[in-house]
Amino acid sequence: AVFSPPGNPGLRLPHSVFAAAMHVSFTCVAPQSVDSLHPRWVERPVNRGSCNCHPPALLPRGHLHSGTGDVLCFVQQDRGKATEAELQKRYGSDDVIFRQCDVTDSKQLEVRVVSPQGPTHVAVRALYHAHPLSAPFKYSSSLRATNVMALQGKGVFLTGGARGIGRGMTEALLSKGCRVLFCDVLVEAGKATEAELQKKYGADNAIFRQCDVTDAEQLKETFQAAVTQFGAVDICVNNAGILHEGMLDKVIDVNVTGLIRGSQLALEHMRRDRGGRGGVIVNVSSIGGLAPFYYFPIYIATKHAIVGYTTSWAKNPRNSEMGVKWRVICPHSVKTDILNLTDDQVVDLTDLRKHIQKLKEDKIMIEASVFAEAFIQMMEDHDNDGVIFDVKTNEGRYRRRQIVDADGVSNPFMCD
Ligand SMILES: NC(=O)C1=CN([C@@H]2O[C@H](COP(=O)(O)OP(=O)(O)OC[C@H]3O[C@@H](n4cnc5c(N)ncnc54)[C@H](O)[C@@H]3O)[C@@H](O)[C@H]2O)C=CC1
Ligand SMILES: CCCCC/C=C\C=C\C(=O)C/C=C\C/C=C\CCCC(=O)O
Repeated sequence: AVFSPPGNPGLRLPHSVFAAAMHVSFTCVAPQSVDSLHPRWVERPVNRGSCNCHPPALLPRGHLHSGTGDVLCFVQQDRGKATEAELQKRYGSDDVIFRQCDVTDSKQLEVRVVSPQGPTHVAVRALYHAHPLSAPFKYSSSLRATNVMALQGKGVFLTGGARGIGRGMTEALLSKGCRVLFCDVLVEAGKATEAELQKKYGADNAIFRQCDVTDAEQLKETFQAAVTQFGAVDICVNNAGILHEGMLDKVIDVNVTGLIRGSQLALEHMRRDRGGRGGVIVNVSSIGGLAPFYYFPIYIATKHAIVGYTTSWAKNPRNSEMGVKWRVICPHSVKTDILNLTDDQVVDLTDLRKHIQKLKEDKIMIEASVFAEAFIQMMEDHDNDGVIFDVKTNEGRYRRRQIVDADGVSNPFMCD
């Protein structure tokens, strides 16, 4: 069965209740005027053989997955080839393929837009008109059964979002259509971030609240503010963290107690068996939650605690009944203000500075925005229980590495 959207009689979209049973997903997207006028979208129209057909040029780089067999088609040979070369460098030559093809010619479309793996791998029916404004609907479908979490419209509560990794994740979530309430102790930075993000994503979607995660009452009120604002919190990101070896209690209060309280609030709110609508709880640990580093033992202890706490919840056999997924993220080194360390904050600052310098020179240290791309990939891929995400940023490539635990641990680690 097909239907044509109003105002676009030439476009025939599938309209079938059997789509899910056939493992076929259909998407129709109506880009907003600002997005569709984006110069890069005009330059690089790409129809993909996956279920997501947002303008890819507007998506974070990490959005295109490796191994998903995307076929791009475009009428202009030179542009298509350039795009293919760029994407193949990033995702591998088997994963992204360009074919010159005029989508107004149905024969060309059938024959050319088929990957070397055959039509069971990729099937594309794509519509593209030369000017984006003349094509308010774009549509593609895929035979691949994927389990993608749609982030559009999700309500998010995130701590420590005024700057750094938290800000990066906030912006990435907003760019996917989430509505985010982020909190922080830094009021000026929080307000400045809020103003910038509201301009881009709308005043109702990016909201800052001053909140110290070590204050249980404040945290509860702020979480509740997100529930009130968005109707529900679907994603809770406990990201706030500090590194200071001279402040034992504070580091534990922020990194462990604050994070656990945030997780508890989210779990109680999300649990389907108690009237909630489910969700995902993401806790930010560190590579220092998986291995020892002598520069900051207290900090490392707190990050191990986060991994222990989150993976223990992830083991709960009742998670599916509760409808709650648990994720723990373990970044390696990301360029943020946490690096601005003083002598009393670490065990051996001189040595650590050399180490940081080396990580920068070797390009192992990554930007928060790059980290956020991998985070989005993890959030969208709902099939990743028990998977380690290996973020090879030097190659600009994100890939699944190995199954952590055969009995279904729900904790992909994201490591650089
Ligand atoms: N940058 C890196 O290389 C790595 C960072 N991490 C973790 O990532 C998370 C984010 O850190 P970055 O963005 O790098 O540092 P950052 O210092 O730029 O950001 C941390 C944010 O948390 C906020 N915060 C601190 N205490 C708070 C409290 N009591 N209540 C509310 N907000 C509070 C800070 O004001 C700041 O905005 C932290 O948990 C950190 O441990 C983990 C591994 C590596
Ligand atoms: C060298 C460390 C750079 C970053 C220091 C500041 C904050 C780090 C916060 C983290 O959570 C990271 C924790 C541990 C990583 C420490 C060292 C990594 C070096 C590993 C290596 O080079 O093999």
